[in-house]
Amino acid sequence: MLAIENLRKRFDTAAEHPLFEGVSLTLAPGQSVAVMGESGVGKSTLLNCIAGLESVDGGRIRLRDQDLTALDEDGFAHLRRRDFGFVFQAFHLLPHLTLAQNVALPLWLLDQDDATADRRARAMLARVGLAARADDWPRHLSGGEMQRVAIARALVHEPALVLCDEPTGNLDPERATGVLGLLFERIQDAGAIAIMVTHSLAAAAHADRTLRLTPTGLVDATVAP
Ligand SMILES: Nc1ncnc2c1ncn2[C@@H]1O[C@H](COP(=O)(O)OP(=O)(O)OP(=O)(O)O)[C@@H](O)[C@H]1O
Repeated sequence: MLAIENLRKRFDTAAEHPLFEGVSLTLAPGQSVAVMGESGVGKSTLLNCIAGLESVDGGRIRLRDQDLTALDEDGFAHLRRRDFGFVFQAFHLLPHLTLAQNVALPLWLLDQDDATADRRARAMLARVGLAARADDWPRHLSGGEMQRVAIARALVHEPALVLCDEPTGNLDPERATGVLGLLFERIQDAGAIAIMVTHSLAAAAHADRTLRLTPTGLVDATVAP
């Protein structure tokens, strides 16, 4: 369970208003939400706050009954490696590593032995339809294929929470639909919680619910199918 209660973020302490406040959200394993909202309202910042990459100025975030807002930097770094998966607009594959090595990265960071990490990475690549390309290099892939590798890397360590920031922002609509379908299928198989920030109504429709971030909190904005 992820429980966000009354989260508040202010960048400039001299600013009259915080960027956002009153942000609350509860998600059970297997549930997903899309977060939409005006440009600059703080959607990416909210993801960064949940991931412990930005400090918060009030409120609480609990994941599996652990209070994330009480963790120190090292504690959060460890938890992030173990329990979080990230999918960004830019795929962030490492060019000097093969696809299997890119996907194995989170497992290496969790000190899994090389043979196990390689086996799990290849199995995950198979689940995104890229088994035959495991020893290929990122530069040989299309954008859609790169994002499928990034999805495999985000999920290979079976994270409890997957945070996605405009995951198909760099893809054409047809590729985006395929990649999002795959992303949400794999998230569902894993029983993970997913939060996806997007400007795209078509992308948002893949999540269970759509919420809109406003300066005073998240409001329901569910898109009709
Ligand atoms: N480190 C920072 N220091 C100060 N201000 C920041 C910082 N990071 C972001 N901001 C400001 O906070 C606001 C929210 O930024 P954020 O990127 O979270 O918005 P967003 O809703 O994701 O926007 P978009 O939809 O355009 O990507 C912006 O005005 C931005 O300039």
